[in-house]
Amino acid sequence: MRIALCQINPTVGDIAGNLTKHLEFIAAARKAGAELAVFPELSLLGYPPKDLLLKRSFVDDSLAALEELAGQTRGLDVIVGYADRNANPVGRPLHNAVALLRDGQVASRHFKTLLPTYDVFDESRYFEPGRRDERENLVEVTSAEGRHIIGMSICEDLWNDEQLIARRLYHENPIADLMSVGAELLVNASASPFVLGKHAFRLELFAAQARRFGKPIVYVNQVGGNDELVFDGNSVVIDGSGKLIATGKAFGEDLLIAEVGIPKLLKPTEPIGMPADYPPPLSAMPAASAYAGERTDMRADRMLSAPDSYEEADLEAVFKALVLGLRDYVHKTGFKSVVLGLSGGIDSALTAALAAEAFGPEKVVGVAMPSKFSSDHSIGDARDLAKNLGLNFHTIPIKDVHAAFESTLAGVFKGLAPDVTEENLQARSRGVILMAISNKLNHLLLTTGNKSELAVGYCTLYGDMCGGLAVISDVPKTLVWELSRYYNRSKGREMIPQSSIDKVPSAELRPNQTDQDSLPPYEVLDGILFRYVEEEKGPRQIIAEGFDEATVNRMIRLIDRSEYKRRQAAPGLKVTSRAFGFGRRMPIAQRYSP
Ligand SMILES: Nc1ncnc2c1ncn2[C@@H]1O[C@H](COP(=O)(O)OP(=O)(O)OC[C@H]2O[C@@H]([n+]3cccc(C(=O)O)c3)[C@H](O)[C@@H]2O)[C@@H](O)[C@H]1O
Ligand SMILES: Nc1ncnc2c1ncn2[C@@H]1O[C@H](COP(=O)(O)OP(=O)(O)OP(=O)(O)O)[C@@H](O)[C@H]1O
Ligand SMILES: NC(=O)CC[C@H](N)C(=O)O
Repeated sequence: MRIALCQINPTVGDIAGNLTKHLEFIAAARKAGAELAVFPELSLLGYPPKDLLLKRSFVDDSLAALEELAGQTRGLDVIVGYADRNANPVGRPLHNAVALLRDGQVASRHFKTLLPTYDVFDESRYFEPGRRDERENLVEVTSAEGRHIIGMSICEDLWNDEQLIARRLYHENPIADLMSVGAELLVNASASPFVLGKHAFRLELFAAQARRFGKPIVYVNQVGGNDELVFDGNSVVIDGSGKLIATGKAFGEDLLIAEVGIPKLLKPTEPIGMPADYPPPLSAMPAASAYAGERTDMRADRMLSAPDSYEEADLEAVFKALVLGLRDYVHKTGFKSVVLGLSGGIDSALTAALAAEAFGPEKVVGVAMPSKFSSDHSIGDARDLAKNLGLNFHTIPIKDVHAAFESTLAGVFKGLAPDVTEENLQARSRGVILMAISNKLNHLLLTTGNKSELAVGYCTLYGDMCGGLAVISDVPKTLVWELSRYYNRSKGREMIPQSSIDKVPSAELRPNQTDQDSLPPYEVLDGILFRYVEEEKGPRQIIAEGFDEATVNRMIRLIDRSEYKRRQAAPGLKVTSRAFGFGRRMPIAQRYSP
């Protein structure tokens, strides 16, 4: 059967634009001779639509778009994602749905069973799980080879394999159920966001599911950035032996046409059945203490490298994810260009490189703002970076502004020794200048803070935290260095000055200051951060792994105490299994000490 996997980049809420995109892909699928076209999860709305789903008109508009699309799809079966109303007055008001469009009609509607409500997912807030009779999620389609029974599933429905996702399983298994009533092919419409190492895990998971039931899987993922999430595409077709037979583009829209061999069931009515021990008895489930970090995006230990070792392919994937997330955030919010402060350090250098790749260097404005503490090499490195990347570059000294602040405050501060207040005034002077440039010239201001410093609060509110998007706020410092080296390697020359990579990290807020005056080496900080935030380990476990006790306790205190800063930070692009932000909701005024 010839299937078109329509890997689109929808914009959340742009129902008209998304409808047009569907029509374009359907036209191309027809031209390629497809017999079935499949779109991602909630494809007419864009994923995740969040509280737009609470607006009656939004759901009405999406249902009208579904009817309109159906009217234009004669001659090709199309599976499309949308939000449907729950006809039952009990439960949440909506279903996360896919529809089969056939002969100008909505031929059938199918609802998601497993609703992810962990990490960045919050589907139980809106949706009622669908389907009690698994036959409702079977559809018959006809290809040149005959008639086939397709099982319809939506993203999380497929993420329930007891061998691979051992921490917390759902009690229901919609895939096993579909197979037990005769599905010959599984279609999975997805919106599965990028996380470092996740695609390898997906391939393992999908292959295991395909092998278990001996049936092919067609997985169609959304692509593109929507706020903090970056969807990587990477749609795939897996045959019934678990072999990968077709794969879509990573980080770009794609129309993947695949010939899928659909093995006929010899005895279509014979149930495949569940394993005897499924679902596992509650006593066999992990103890309550294992709740921490469960199903963040999946088991962190299976998908992540230790923070000190990254494969070249992983670096390439993270780099591309950041470029796509940055480009889509800026364009989908209506900006055309960006501005950022260039300190000569590695964080602003990497952010500038990502921006140059996302928009072209002519759309990027870099501003060096030396203070009385800035070293010559910092200004030189900032200038070299701008030259290598081809950015627009300005130098705006902050000496006078900073001095004006100090003299303005001299009366109130009389008799008090200079401290971090004066240091922060430098960062804030830069923030004011950069926001003025953003206001006047309509460039979106990018913040440059990395995950390590955001974790411990090593950043100034309304200073270097000023900006609309925190591009690398989910990238630990050790990975910032790795990505910078990777970028230079990929370009075959020194784009980011080597001295920015090699220099000792410093905020240059006072003479001879270095980050390590206040923090442990970043390798140590990132090791603790990974275990505490991504793996949800407590201090005792982390210390038992060989980290210094006092350092662990101090870093954990700093991480917890800095929640107030992160709550005010710009949204950042998620690339690890646990980013600060939407997927990690911690109280601010709290006193729990782990
Ligand atoms: N719980 C809470 N809820 C809400 N607000 C709270 C708060 N606790 C403090 N605050 C407020 O926050 C203020 C403290 O925060 P803030 O003004 O940011 O200042 P603060 O965190 O004291 O200082 C900034 C730190 O970041 C370092 N830094 C700055 C700039 C760049 C870099 C770098 O290398 O990238 C590092 C700098 O060396 C210093 O250690 C308090 O004065 C108070 O107004
Ligand atoms: N002299 C400067 N000129 C322009 N921007 C600056 C300057 N100093 C700091 N900034 C801005 O503030 C951000 C925080 O910089 P800072 O040097 O304090 O810490 P950092 O986290 O080590 O960052 P970087 O590695 O980019 O230096 C920088 O990334 C940059 O955007
Ligand atoms: N949209 C979804 O159901 C996403 C959940 C799924 N486990 C994923 O990332 O990929």
